Amino acid sequence: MMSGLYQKAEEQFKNRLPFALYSKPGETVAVGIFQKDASLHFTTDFKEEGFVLAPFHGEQFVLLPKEKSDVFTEAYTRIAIENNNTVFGADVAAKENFEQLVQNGVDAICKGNFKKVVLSRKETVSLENVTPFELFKKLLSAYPTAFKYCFFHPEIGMWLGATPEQLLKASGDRIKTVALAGTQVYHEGEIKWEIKEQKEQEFVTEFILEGLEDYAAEKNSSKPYTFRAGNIVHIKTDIEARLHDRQDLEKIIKMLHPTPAVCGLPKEASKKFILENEGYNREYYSGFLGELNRDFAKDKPENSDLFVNLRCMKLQNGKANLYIGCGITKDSIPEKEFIETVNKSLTLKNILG
Ligand SMILES: C=C(O[C@H]1C=CC=C(C(=O)O)[C@@H]1O)C(=O)O
Repeated sequence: MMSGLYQKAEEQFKNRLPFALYSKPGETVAVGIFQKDASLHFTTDFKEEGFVLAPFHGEQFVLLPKEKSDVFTEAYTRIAIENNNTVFGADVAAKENFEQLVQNGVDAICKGNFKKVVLSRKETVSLENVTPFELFKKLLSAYPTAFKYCFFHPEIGMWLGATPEQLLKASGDRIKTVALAGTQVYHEGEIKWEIKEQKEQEFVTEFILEGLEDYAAEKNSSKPYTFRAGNIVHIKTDIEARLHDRQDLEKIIKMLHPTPAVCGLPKEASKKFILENEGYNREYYSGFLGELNRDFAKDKPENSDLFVNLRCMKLQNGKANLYIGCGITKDSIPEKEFIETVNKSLTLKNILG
């Protein structure tokens, strides 16, 4: 049986009209935003209400505007998801290329060009007869603490993901964000972090707190803690503040994006390195997405809930392009970093097949 939400999404897709399906961390409600025309809209001043999808690089932030869309919500029940045990072969050329890229990043850090850079790669996996909606439903059950989504626009393509990183949550003049860094494969028992990883994560927290200095008062941050995202864990600090002026939302988003978890420190130098060296276009991977100025499930204005587009893929011609990256510092070992991208890719590979 197909529910109302998915029936609407199937029709919308058949008619090549834009839509976003999503569900927020910890919730069991899926929201669908169905744009009534096929035009490509962009944010202009961040005062619009709608669903936004921003690329890693560039200022063209795609918007599904509320006033041009129908909104549906639907509760769902999580079901047990079996891990797909397909073994994905290692691609020797991809491994060599990525390790060379990481080595170039380490060399640039040792020259003093920047302190940290997040380098990524794209991996293509064949899709067995599966619809984006079936994949989205699997994401809903597999990743309760992530932001799960399926986004389609005829001029952008079909993107899906389950991201653990909040970019910004804003409710009136209250904002929340996170500092995320460090990666390990999840295991039972105590998870220990090396001093090096703890320090790296502290830099990210400092970057955010400093960036908020001009815009916010009453800044509070939690102690760093271990946060699980599927088969892996990260170090995370929750940060909260009150804005002097709610109108500064755009400035804050642009200060945070792209975050040190997807770009590096300092931001401009690491971004330049990525654009000049990665050798492919990230498009919307490591951009951000989510609700702009409206909580659609609760139908409330002045609420934004934005996430960094991580652990995501673009579906194209029966294939899934997976995007995966990792933070590089002066001590990074290229082969270990490649293995880390393989581990992160399992978030999505586990639901493919
Ligand atoms: C860039 C990614 O992850 C980031 C988020 C958390 C931890 C990361 C790390 O340890 O490298 C990355 O910065 C990705 O999944 O593509």
